[in-house]
Amino acid sequence: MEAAGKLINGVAFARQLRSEIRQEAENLHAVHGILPTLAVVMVGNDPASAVYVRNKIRATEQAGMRSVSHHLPAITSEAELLDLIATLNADETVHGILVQLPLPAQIDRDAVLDAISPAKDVDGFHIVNAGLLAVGRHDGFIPCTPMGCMMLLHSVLPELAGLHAVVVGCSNIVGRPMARLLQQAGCTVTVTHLQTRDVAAETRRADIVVVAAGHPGLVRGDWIKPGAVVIDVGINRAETPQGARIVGDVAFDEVAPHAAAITPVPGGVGPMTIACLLQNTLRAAQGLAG
Ligand SMILES: Nc1nc(=O)c2c([nH]1)NC[C@@H]1CN(c3ccc(C(=O)N[C@@H](CCC(=O)O)C(=O)O)cc3)C=[N+]21
Repeated sequence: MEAAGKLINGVAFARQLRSEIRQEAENLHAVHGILPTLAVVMVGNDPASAVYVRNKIRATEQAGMRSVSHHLPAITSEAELLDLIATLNADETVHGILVQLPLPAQIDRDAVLDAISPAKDVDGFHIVNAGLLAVGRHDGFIPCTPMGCMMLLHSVLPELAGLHAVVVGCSNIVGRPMARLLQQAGCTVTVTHLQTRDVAAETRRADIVVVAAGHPGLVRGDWIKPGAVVIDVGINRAETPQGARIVGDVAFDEVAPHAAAITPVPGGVGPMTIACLLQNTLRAAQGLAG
């Protein structure tokens, strides 16, 4: 079956969004003298994190914004990291702060995320921003990956109200905020998790399936109702005879023939995550512009 027409092109969508953000960023700089600035903090030497951090810094600069990066050694204590965050919170030239996850074991992730000023929390992970989203308020920061998924969904389904959405995975970073956004768009939402008895029975009923489980190839062809829209958030490294590749949580070749539309990995949700980070950084800087 022809897959090209149903492929949701996250690269093209993100490119367009980034060019709009760049115009707004340049305008903010020209009119208000504010150069939107993102501080990226990385602790330790996880090679995958290093690649993501480099990509975020490059995207920030391409969008006409400034980035400052802080790379701390793997042995950094929680107190030292909290000190850096306090400095960045107080720095008026810094509008957004991102602490790359995962953090080393000696550091309590939630303590660090909750130390970031909510007004600079461009990841949307602070408990205040999570709470604002949970109660349906629109004045907080929304996590970048779920925000990007919603944009891709709207591009193929202009009206989401009344549809049944199933979110596979309930992390604080993707699954939970994704479910809130879908519900607020009028979907009836089911969230599956490790204790769900029959995940496939849930996804088979769905008009929209969003998969953020961190399990390569989890979703098979017979898990999907014909005509459903499938969003694959998974980013997994797989060793193949051709070398290392990035694969999603969806068995793409099996699922694509049934789906009305589907995101590829790579080239789907990932590029949107970065574009939405830039959007949140711009918003943080605009907040200061009054
Ligand atoms: N505080 C924090 N915020 C994050 O947003 C965050 C984080 N920590 N830790 C790690 C994850 C991972 N993440 C990705 C973003 C973009 C791509 C991306 O653009 N992927 C491309 C290329 C993938 C490749 O080829 O390497 C794609 O899917 O097409 C992937 C992964 C953000 N994360």
